[in-house]
Amino acid sequence: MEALLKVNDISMVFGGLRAVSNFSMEIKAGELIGLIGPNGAGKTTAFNMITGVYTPTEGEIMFNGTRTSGKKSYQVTQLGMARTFQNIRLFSELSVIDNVKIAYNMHVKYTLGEAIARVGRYFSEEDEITKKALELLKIFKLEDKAYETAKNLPYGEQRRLEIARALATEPKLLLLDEPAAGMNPQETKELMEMIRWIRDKFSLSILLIEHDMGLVMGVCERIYVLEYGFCIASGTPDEIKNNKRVIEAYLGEEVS
Ligand SMILES: Nc1ncnc2c1ncn2[C@@H]1O[C@H](COP(=O)(O)OP(=O)(O)OP(=O)(O)O)[C@@H](O)[C@H]1O
Repeated sequence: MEALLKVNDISMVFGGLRAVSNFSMEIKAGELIGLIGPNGAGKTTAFNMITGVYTPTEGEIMFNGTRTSGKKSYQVTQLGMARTFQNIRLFSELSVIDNVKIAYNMHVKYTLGEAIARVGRYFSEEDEITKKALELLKIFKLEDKAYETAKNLPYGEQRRLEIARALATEPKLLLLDEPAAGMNPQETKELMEMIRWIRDKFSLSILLIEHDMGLVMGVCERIYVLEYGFCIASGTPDEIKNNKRVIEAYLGEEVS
């Protein structure tokens, strides 16, 4: 099967610093993949290249048969990629449901004229979007908070809302940057189950950066390991857990 995402030998140089060096990866449809490594290893920079925030200094990225390196992030989103951020980026002054509806609006078919006149199709599209947004919020156990202001949600719920919003763009590939950061063990456990479930329910591929090794080893089918911008290993969780270089560079005694 042709890979959904093909990252070919990408590098990112900031001034004199090579944040990522000759990184390659492949993600097939439906795969759940992890990207791990010590702080500053280049994981977020790799995400930023894949999602069009940065154009790689070298190399090429193919997504669903289209070359995406060089495209802007909104164009990459339109092609079916969505992400969350290490530092949550919600529209904090808007309601929970409006955060999700904004993402659905990318697909709306009414014209500006109709929207201004507030007639016919505009209303039916609005009803449909509200219904879909509430369904999504229900999955993330946020339906009771739909009309609260996003910034007033507890941290773990804001993280879940960010994932819900990303899903509203109807992506084929979802990238999660440290989704469990700041969550307690119970929230992390629930998140793990949710990640698996949404992959199956929405027929997605998922790439996640995470420092919580229990989560990474528990949900990912394959894992790539970065150190100082270089990919030092890739393989199944068992292969990664037992890889000497990875243990020395990152895992220590934690999972060995
Ligand atoms: N825009 C930038 N300009 C200059 N240097 C940058 C920029 N973004 C990242 N870097 C540097 O690139 C290197 C890789 O950073 P990156 O944030 O990708 O690492 P990371 O693996 O995501 O780390 P963490 O786990 O701490 O989030 C670091 O040395 C960082 O300081």
